Formats: sequence, structure tokens, C-alpha cells
Amino acid sequence: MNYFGTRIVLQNRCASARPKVLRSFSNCQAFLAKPEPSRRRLGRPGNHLKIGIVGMPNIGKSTLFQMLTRTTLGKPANYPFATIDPVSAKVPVPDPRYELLCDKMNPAKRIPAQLSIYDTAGLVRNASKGQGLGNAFLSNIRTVDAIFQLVRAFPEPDVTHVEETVDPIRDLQIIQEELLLKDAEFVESFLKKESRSSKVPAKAKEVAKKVLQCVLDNGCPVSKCSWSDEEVGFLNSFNLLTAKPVVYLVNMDEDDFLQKKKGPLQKVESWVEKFSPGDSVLPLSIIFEEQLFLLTPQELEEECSTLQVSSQLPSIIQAGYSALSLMHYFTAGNNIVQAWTVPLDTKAPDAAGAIHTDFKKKFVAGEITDFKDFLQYGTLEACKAAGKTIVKGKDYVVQPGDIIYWRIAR
Ligand SMILES: Nc1ncnc2c1ncn2[C@@H]1O[C@H](COP(=O)(O)OP(=O)(O)OP(=O)(O)O)[C@@H](O)[C@H]1O
Repeated sequence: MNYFGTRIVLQNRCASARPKVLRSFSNCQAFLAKPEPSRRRLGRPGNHLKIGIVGMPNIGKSTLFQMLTRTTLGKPANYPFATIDPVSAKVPVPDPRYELLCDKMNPAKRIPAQLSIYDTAGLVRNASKGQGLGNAFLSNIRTVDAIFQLVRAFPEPDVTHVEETVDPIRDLQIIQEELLLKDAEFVESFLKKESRSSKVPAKAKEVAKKVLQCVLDNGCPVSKCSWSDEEVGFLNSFNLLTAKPVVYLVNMDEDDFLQKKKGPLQKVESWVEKFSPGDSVLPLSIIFEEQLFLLTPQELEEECSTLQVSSQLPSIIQAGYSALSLMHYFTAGNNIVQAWTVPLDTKAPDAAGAIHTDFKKKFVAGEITDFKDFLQYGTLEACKAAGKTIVKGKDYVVQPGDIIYWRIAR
């Protein structure tokens, strides 16, 4: 069967014509989404979303994972495919509001917002056809909700590159192409299996064909194409790799990073602007982060002030959290100050349900204090006395940094 001629394209590509997808990258601009303000979000809804570190082998992924998660699993091996199974950990999301709230409330227990991070095996050219760790790698990416795409810009000759030379743009293209091809393969197989079944809605098949057009004919990530709310519903059931939000991380040479050299970073930024517009690009030097990791807090402060730089890790964690469209609100008592992660635009009953399903079922109202008012008045009691704590019902959309007491039916 031939959907938009794509089976022929796929066969050609498998034989020799990989540039088919690369050629089609030039069409991406024409296919990009026009922003629509109240669009349904691509991806799983939920509070427990994960972000995976993705990239070519031996470019610093495991070291970055260790730095982000403050773990030392031993010095990562300096050879490709040292990571086979994905490992995961939760890291606190830096938030000065949370620190301030804790300082003022001085609770017995503090629980910050957290982000789940996965380290995955390296991806190589032709992974979608089984090269390297191929399909195993790609299915690891399927389990995460967003991607930190790490790209190597450091020259270090002692660290082998599977493509033999250091070329960030080539690496970006390889990875994007592998993800596009895997998505094409997924929807082609869906169309092949499901096309004869009357149980599959016609709209699902239509969406699958549009995905093929987007990823194969236009070389565009699914996340960058234009979709209606109804289409997003079907796309979410496909769980496509290029539908996931991406944060690009450029791993630079230490000196280049310290001297704030723009060269490699600008190249990556221009590529992202063209082929994945709107996604964040952050520079870092993992080897520099490794050195900071070994310092005491006082040494760290001195070193950063001398060099006029700071660790990029907090910005990276925040960028991952935002890419997942997550936010948090606070509950604050003398015993515990806790940040609760919910998707952006969550209404009060669902936000209460993040604490316990019963809180959603028995939801009555929320007593909401804006963080700015807390800062101005100093305590929750003072906010209440000044009429700044407002009671809101089930239609209230929770705002980042709200301090909330939920009223629950007994
Ligand atoms: N900015 C940098 N400058 C120089 N060397 C670096 C830099 N970043 C990472 N490295 C080195 O690259 C090597 C590979 O790192 P790491 O094992 O973390 O890569 P990886 O991407 O996880 O590899 P794999 O996918 O094979 O598991 C390590 O020796 C690390 O110290």
C-alpha cells in the first residue's frame, strides 16, 4: 500500500536514499505551526513527567546526568556505548520562592518540586534501522516526555567520536532524522495494521497520514506542525518521538565556555531556529561542571565570582521543567513546606488531586495566597488579616507560586 507515496519513499530510503529526509528539511519552514493560543497540549498529561538525556555516544550524557543528579557512579567511560540501560533519578527544581518560603516558615520538613531525569544510551546514524543500540535506544526515548538533546561542541581529541570528527550540526541532523524515521515507521505500521479495522476511527488514519506528510515529506518534527485539538488527541495515543519537546544543550570546550565564545553556540542556535523553532538552546561545559562539583559551597562561590560565570545546571533543570509545561504551587505549614508539581493551566480540583485523589473527589475550595503578597506581608496570617487570602472554587486556574490551603469535605 502506498500512503502519499510514502512506502516507496521508505523503501528507497532504506536502500540508499537517506538524503530523502534531509532534502525535505528545506520544506520544514513551510509546514511549521502557526501558534494557536488555547491549543490542547501534545504529550501525556500528568504530574510525574520525565525528561531524557539524548545524543550521540560518548558526548558527555552520563557525566551530565551525574552532575544534574549529584551522583557519582564512578568516572564515566571514555568510549562509545558505555551506557546501555537507562538510569533515572529525581532532581530538585531550583526555585528562589520555595527557598524564601522555607526560610520564613522554618518547617520541620522541606519537599521541593522535582524533575525526573533519564540517562539513555547513545544514538548513532541508522539507529532506526537497528545500528548501535538501535531500536532499544529509540524505545527508551519513547518512555520519556521530553528530551534534553546534548550536542558535542568540544574538540578534545582523546574522546572518540563515532563519526570521527566533531560537527554539532551534522550530529543534530543525524538525531533529528533518526527520530523522524522512527515516527514514520510507527505510523506506517499503524496504517498497515489498522487500515482494515472498522474499529479504528477514520480520523485516526487521517492523522497518521498527516504525520507521514509532516515527518517524511516535510522533514518536520511533529511538535512543530499545526494540529487541531482533535488531532492532538490521536497524536497523544501514538506517543511519537518528534512530538516530544526538546531543550538543546551545547557541550562546549571549557575555555570556550569560560570565554563565552559564541561560535559553536550560534551555529546550533541558527539550526534550531530553522528546524526546531522556539526550542531553548543552552551552552554548558560538562568538564567545567565536573570541576565545580568537587568544590565546597564556599570554594564554588569564590571560583564562580573569580571566573565571572555560574553553573548552568539550575538553568538546565528549569528549562526541562518548563519544556514539559510543568509548574508548582506550595502548601505551607509548620511541619512541611512542599511544592506540588502540576501541568500549567491546571484547575483547582486537579491541583488538589496532586496531593491525594480524595482531595479532588471531596474538593470544596482553595484558600489562595499570591506569593507576592506573602513577600509583602511576611506571614500567611498577615496575608489573611489584610484580606489577601482569597477563597476560590473549582474553576480557579492555579498559578505558579500560589500558596494554597485546600478545603476538603469531611
Ligand atoms: N566539555 C567536555 N570537554 C572535554 N571532555 C568532555 C566534555 N564533556 C564530556 N567529556 C568527556 O567525554 C567522555 C564521555 O563522557 P560520557 O561517558 O559522559 O558520555 P556518554 O555520552 O554518556 O557516552 P555513552 O553514550 O557512550 O554512554 C568522558 O571522558 C567525559 O569526561
